[in-house]
Amino acid sequence: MNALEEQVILVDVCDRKIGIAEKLQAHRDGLLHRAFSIFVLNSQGQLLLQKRAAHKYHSGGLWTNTCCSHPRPDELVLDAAHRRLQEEMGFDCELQELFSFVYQAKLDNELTEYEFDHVLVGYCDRNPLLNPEEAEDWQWIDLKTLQVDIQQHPQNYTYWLRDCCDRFIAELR
Ligand SMILES: C=C(C)CCOP(=O)(O)OP(=O)(O)O
Ligand SMILES: [Mg+2]
Ligand SMILES: [Mn+2]
Repeated sequence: MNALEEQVILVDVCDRKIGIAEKLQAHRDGLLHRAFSIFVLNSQGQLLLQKRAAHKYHSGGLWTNTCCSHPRPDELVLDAAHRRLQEEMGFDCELQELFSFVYQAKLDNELTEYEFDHVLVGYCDRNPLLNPEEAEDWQWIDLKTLQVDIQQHPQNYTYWLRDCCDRFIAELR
């Protein structure tokens, strides 16, 4: 299925389901919906970053965490996360939820992200096999190096990674 033809789960600020919407409509109208952000670390503690494909509906060409997407109606967050990690990055690994947060941001292409975002962590030493529809580059990066680079070059990173990176690192400990 074309990723833009998907539907997303509309929620309230407590993540209770209140409906469904077309993915593009939810992002045009800035409707709060359920999402997840996966952070995969290797055994050296480095984070796998994904560079979003230039043609993504928003935030194209920006560096971000390993994988992000939205559960489909009637799909559990964890099931969607395993599905999407395989689709975007060509591998899967054990995942567990670390925390969640709500954020709202006006992005490019007149789109708004307003998400209840579940942050999941996984551990894997394999390099990804990118799906070119989704990602155009990847790298393993030390967490300290990432924090410094986000401060120095925020324009290279997605809004949501900038928003939750420090908390992700704090919650790991
Ligand atoms: C979940 C977050 C933080 C943003 C949405 O991810 P994507 O924009 O990559 O969603 P898909 O196109 O992969 O569904
Ligand atoms: Mg994605
Ligand atoms: Mn979204």
